Amino acid sequence: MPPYQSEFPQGQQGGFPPQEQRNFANEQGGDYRPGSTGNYGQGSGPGFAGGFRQGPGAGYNGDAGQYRQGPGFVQGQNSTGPVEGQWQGVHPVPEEFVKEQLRSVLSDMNVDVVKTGMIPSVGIVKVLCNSLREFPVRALVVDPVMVSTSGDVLSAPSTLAEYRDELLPMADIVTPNLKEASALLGGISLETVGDMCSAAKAIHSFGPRNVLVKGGDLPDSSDAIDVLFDGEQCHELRGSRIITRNTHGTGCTLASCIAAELAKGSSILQAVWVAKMFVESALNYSKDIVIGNGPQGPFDHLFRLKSRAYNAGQTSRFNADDLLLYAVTDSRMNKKWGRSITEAVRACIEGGATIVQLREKEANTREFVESAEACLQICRSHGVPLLINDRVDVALACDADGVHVGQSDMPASKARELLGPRKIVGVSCKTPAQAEQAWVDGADYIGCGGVFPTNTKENNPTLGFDGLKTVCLASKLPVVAIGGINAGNARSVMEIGVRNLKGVAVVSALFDRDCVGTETQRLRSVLVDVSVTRC
Ligand SMILES: Cc1ncc(COP(=O)(O)OP(=O)(O)O)c(N)n1
Ligand SMILES: Cc1nc(C(=O)O)sc1CCOP(=O)(O)O
Ligand SMILES: [Mg+2]
Repeated sequence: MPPYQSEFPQGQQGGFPPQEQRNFANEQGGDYRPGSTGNYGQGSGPGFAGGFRQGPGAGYNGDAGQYRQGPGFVQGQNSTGPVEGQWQGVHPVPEEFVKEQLRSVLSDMNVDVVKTGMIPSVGIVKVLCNSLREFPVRALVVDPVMVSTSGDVLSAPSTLAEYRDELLPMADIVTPNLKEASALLGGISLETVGDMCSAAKAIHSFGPRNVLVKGGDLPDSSDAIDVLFDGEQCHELRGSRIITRNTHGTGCTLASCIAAELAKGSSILQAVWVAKMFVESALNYSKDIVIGNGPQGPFDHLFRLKSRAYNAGQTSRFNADDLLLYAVTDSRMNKKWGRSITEAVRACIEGGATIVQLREKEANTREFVESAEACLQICRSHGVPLLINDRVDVALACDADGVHVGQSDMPASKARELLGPRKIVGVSCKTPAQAEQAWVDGADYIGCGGVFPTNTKENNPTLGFDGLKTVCLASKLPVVAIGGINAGNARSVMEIGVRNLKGVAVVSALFDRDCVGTETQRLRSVLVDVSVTRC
């Protein structure tokens, strides 16, 4: 028998603590509707159907018209509803026990990220906050499960106040849906993206670092629009609206996925994008399945294991090792040597370039799109990513693999917003602060230079090895060095001794030469040699 089991009075094993045996209908004013659907699932994990599970969350007993709350619980649930309610029973866990559970986990190993689901009692909010003060984590994701998709208010006002005053100030991100955002703000109506933005800002004033207002229920919207406010900027995140009844657990899944991405080291914006796309893909994959008899069906989280199409999509995402030999084209140089852009791209790929950027400063938009499309075919046939310099519109038009933007180009956060999480975004950075911002903005890598003086880019400051190293050490993202690099000095660059320096980006040493293929091969053999010695 676990040591803490014996600490609780008999009456509390399997029952509700006395203060929680009240009917919340009174406390919740007209919001709580006894006997109504109660068909919304919350918990620490994504979708589920049937069976019993244990975890932080809550249950609603539709038959009794009572809302049961407890710190963690075991709940009985199946797919039926709305008449029966999706929970058939709830077995709450006492506060002391939750405290012990938290201590058990948090004191054992360094937990990076905690995500909360429904926490329906004031006592448990307090227990959680105290535990997180005692054992701080890197990020706290708060999914403020308090209003079901059917509109049922699942939390008492006192819990709501505790949430707002105690838990939200500790959160790195809070993820309310429209109804939860409204409840947190005293019941205001939210009907437009502008309203969502205002709500995100108002909730931000309670103390969380980031607020994601989910617009799944936004009326008259053909897109699935969420709004992320990071304290400075409101990001509008648009995805496709998937028409399906299988939406049970989408909110929990989204928050859990954000938590997982943060634990992997992603920035908030990047984590939210990846989570949003994950949920969209899962909904799309399982939109037609029919499971259970309830008004909402479960959706399938395992689509990536099951579907070749989704697997293929995933492998085309960014791989930092692709930065090893980064070829950046230059139209003037190609013109000088009498070659087309497609010939230049083919030659550098055949010589061993691992990623290509089209840096076409002179082409008009139509020429740029057409040549990008032609180059993309070559790159795709060799499995080499193709990025577009400066022009997010061109990248979108030709479905390139991503963009590279500088400090005076479109902000990386905007580029990410427009391109979505599956595309690559690179940012030029010359300072640690710029590197930090690139990470916050959801970039995949940074380009840092000029390492050496260069004639290719006018008025480009030279950072030298020290400047490069300083930026690399400050960067949470992988780095590619640029500026005056060639086969003769690439080894010295790669050997500055920082792990996240992944390669070199080169223009003139490849393209201001007679034979692009030969020059690329020469550089490649140096880089491969350095990589072997670095291992
Ligand atoms: C890999 C890589 N790093 C840096 C740059 C420079 O970008 P930017 O500062 O925007 O200057 P332009 O290239 O647009 O002149 C780059 N292109 N690639
Ligand atoms: C495009 C560019 N960006 C730089 C930066 O420092 O951000 S240096 C540069 C030009 C690099 O060309 P080359 O390899 O011919 O020196
Ligand atoms: Mg630029």
